[in-house]
Amino acid sequence: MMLKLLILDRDGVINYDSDAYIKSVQEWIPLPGSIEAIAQLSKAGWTVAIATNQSGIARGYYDIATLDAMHARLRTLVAEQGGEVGLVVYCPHGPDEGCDCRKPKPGMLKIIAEHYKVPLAGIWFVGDSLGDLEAAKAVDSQPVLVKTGKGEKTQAKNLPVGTLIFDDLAAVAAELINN
Ligand SMILES: O=P(O)(O)OC[C@@H](O)[C@H]1O[C@@H](OP(=O)(O)O)[C@@H](O)[C@@H](O)[C@@H]1O
Ligand SMILES: [Mg+2]
Ligand SMILES: [Zn+2]
Repeated sequence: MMLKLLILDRDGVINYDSDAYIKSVQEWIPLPGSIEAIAQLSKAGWTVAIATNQSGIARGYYDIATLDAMHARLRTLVAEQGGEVGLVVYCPHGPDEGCDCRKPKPGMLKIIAEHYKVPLAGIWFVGDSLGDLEAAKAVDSQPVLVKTGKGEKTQAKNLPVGTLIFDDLAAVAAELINN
């Protein structure tokens, strides 16, 4: 049976985002219902992975240890709800470094798919930025926009054909769990 894999963007989907970047564990604050949504998905048999741009590393706003501490916090909160978080992949590079992993490039999605040995076609990738949706489209995954974070602003842009739109991660989880 094929693995039920869901890939999430982080800032603006799982936690509040900020134009000043999320620079510390203290600034990393889950959006309402997001931890519960991940836990419910996990308990329903979904593997929840994360693909996140973290140019704040290249910009010197925070270091890898701080980023890891944010993700440890996420894992602890989800575990407290009986769920677990799968592979977390981040792009630490700046926009001008020409890496293969920074969204809208699909490099992080490919890393996740390779890790779990599943094809990316049709896999839902949930994001709040146009780059998230374009990364999904580039590898024939399903672009899913949530209206949290930068999502409402993104919704006004020219979205990839077939983009699904939900209010928030809780609504995405309800759709996947109940259908
Ligand atoms: O949404 P994900 O991919 O999880 O993370 C986004 C963050 O890395 C930051 O990405 C930055 O974009 P630039 O990297 O400066 O273009 C800005 O949009 C920040 O507001 C945002 O916090
Ligand atoms: Mg985001
Ligand atoms: Zn990168």
